[in-house]
Amino acid sequence: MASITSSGLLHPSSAPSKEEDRRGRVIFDPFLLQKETNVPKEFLWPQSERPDCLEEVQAPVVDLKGFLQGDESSTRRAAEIIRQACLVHGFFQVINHGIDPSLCRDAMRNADELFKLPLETKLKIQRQRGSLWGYTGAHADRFSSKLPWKETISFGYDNVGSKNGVVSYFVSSLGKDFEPTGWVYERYFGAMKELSLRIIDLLAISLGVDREYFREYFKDGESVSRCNYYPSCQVPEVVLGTGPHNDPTGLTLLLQDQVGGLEVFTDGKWQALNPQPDALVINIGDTFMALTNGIYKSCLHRAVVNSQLKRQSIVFFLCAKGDKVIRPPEALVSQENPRKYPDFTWSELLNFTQNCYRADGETLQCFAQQLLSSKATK
Ligand SMILES: C=C1C[C@]23C[C@H]1CC[C@H]2[C@]1(C)CCC[C@@](C)(C(=O)O)[C@H]1[C@@H]3C(=O)O
Ligand SMILES: O=C(O)CCC(=O)C(=O)O
Ligand SMILES: [Fe+2]
Repeated sequence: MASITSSGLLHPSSAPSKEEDRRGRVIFDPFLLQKETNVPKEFLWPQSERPDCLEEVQAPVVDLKGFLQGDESSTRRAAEIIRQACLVHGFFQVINHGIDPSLCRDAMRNADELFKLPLETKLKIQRQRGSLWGYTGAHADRFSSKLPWKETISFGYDNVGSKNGVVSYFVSSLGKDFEPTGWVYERYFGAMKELSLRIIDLLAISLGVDREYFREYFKDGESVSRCNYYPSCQVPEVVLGTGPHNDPTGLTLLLQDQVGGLEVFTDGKWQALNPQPDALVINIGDTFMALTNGIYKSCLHRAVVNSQLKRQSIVFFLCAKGDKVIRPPEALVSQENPRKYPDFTWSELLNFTQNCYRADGETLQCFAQQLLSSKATK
């Protein structure tokens, strides 16, 4: 039976080497951690990366109603607002997006209930090495420092291959009682997939390229869905809920509660992207930045925590079909704007983030360098 260390990091009592604990058996228990006066050293971030945010980012709010109804002038207006945001930091918000508010509430409530389950129940769906699926506490099984102050539950969403994969995941791993939970996420992520493809169309329009070009990359992809749970922290100024990173994926659709904590690095400083009721936060990821030949920017962002309230977000990461070669349309490549990134596939980039490199603000550059150097040695 494992023993609880003073820091709330669970180590097996018959601990093999310290390294083996870190590799697979260290567990983050916020219930215990929050009782500690200090924060364990594993969660401390360097002074230069600690929260210091004082301003609010101008992430434009796009009303999707007219576009979703096929109104051409609304579409042009929405495309132009999105274009201006994506040329700078790649973040914008959408309202009148058509996702049922009660479905959003159900998704948030179910996440709250999942994270309040006893630790041993959550460990029944503990993320396995090399997979994105399952529960993680602070990624303590993957990393040994700068641990994020969060728990996450992630799963894939595939509307092409394995039908109702989320429902079967919940039932097979947690039992029949969790079938309703599985259906909430099946419906929620299904709605997210549909909306994300419509926004991909709008991005194509904003770039003046064929609408089908980008859709072809994403319509058959297996997307990543993640529930983030950020417990309050007794010393919030020395930790981070999610460290600075660009999403390596295509397009991110984020539902957040009204607590606040998402920050975007733009204009040379960290700026808060404060919650807007009924809005979804959208940002483009590295894969989509590469598909635009760097014209649209995937942007550094992070999540901070606070000392009073827990915070939740539910993130849908639209991913390209794993084997499709990521290559921008010819219209976006020119002598003035030559190819910025080598050909790659999402499978290769995902594998890089899961098995070689902790995603941060330099992921795509490091990945591209590794690709080019491995090709040069062949
Ligand atoms: C493909 C992915 C890897 C991460 C989840 C999705 C998109 C965002 C990535 C992540 C959130 C970036 C910050 C670091 C990370 C390890 C995390 O804090 O969760 C990243 C995710 C992951 O590798 O699990
Ligand atoms: O929870 C948030 O506000 C941000 C989370 C995030 O950036 C991520 O999970 O990629
Ligand atoms: Fe992110």
